Amino acid sequence: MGEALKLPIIDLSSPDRFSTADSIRQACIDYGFFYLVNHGVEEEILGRIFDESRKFFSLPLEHKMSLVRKEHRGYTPLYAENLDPSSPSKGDSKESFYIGPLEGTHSNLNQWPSDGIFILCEIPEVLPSWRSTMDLFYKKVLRQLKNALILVGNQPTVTPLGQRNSGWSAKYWWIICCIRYAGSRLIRLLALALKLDEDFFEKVGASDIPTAFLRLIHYPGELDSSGEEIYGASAHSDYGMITLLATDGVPGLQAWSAGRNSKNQGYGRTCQVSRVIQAFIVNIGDMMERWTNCLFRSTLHRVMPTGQERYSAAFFLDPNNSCVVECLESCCSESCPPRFPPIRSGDYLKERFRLTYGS
Ligand SMILES: O=C(O)CCC(=O)C(=O)O
Ligand SMILES: [Fe+2]
Repeated sequence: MGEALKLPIIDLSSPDRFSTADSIRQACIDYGFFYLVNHGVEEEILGRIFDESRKFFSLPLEHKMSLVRKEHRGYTPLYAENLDPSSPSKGDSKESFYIGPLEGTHSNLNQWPSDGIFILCEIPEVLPSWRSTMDLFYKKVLRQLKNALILVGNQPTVTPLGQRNSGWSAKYWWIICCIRYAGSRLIRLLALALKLDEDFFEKVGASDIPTAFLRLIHYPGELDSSGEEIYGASAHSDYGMITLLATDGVPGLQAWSAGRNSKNQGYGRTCQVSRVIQAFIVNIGDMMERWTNCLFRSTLHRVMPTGQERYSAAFFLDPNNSCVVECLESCCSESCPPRFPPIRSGDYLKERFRLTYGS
């Protein structure tokens, strides 16, 4: 599977923000990837997310298809997505479930098993401890949520959890808050890393109501590939600002270690990105690369099938749809003019989704 990338480890709890920001800057310049530790999302919570994910993906296909992706939320079956639109492959060998923002006006676009699958099957048989776990978790969420939002320091329109009766959504809502909290702190450090005011990305509207998507992914172990070259996730760079990724530890993720700014697969070599326990794998997305005029790398990566089943959860922190992403003054000069024109984040994302899904 190739040599392992020795990525820097960033400690989000370090009191020395400036030295942390410097380490982030170097990691984003050198790799576009780093590990994030002490992020405040307990291993146990992530374990539960993977448990729920396993249960969900093991449901019969027709049940999962009752929640098929609409408005980029819900279930995407095997081979429905091709992250490398230039590849002739029949699609990526993974299935996934997207959860969109749970706050703001579009939160009602989300799909939940309680809306679809509950109607189709006897859920107590499929998920026996569902209700009791949800009940317990739900109460914890309500308590912790308040703290998390106060800590994040902004006041989004919170979807009234009291009106939700699905523990599944509450569970994901909680992890989204935790990760969002880690993400918000990280975005402030990224601003410092770029020698900007700490609240720069908030001021330009990037993180008002970020277009944050949580994506649960399942890579099946056995594939019927009939000799075809099949990827778990074909070579791609992420679209947004940053991605926080948790995996179950099964290998497969590879990133290109290449000369600067290379998005060419034939250039450089692929290295393994291993899991570090209790760390998120963080990577820079294309819009951050545009902001920084390629100073920060949005590195190509992919997931190779290993014959082993694999689960991951990727949290994509993208700028608000109306945020205009344009080259930072500090990242261009007469001799190094902006490489990309300004673009509205929403337009950029729409185009990337169109190329990936054909819709
Ligand atoms: O599953 C993984 O390890 C990576 C997934 C990924 O790169 C993506 O969904 O953008
Ligand atoms: Fe990715």
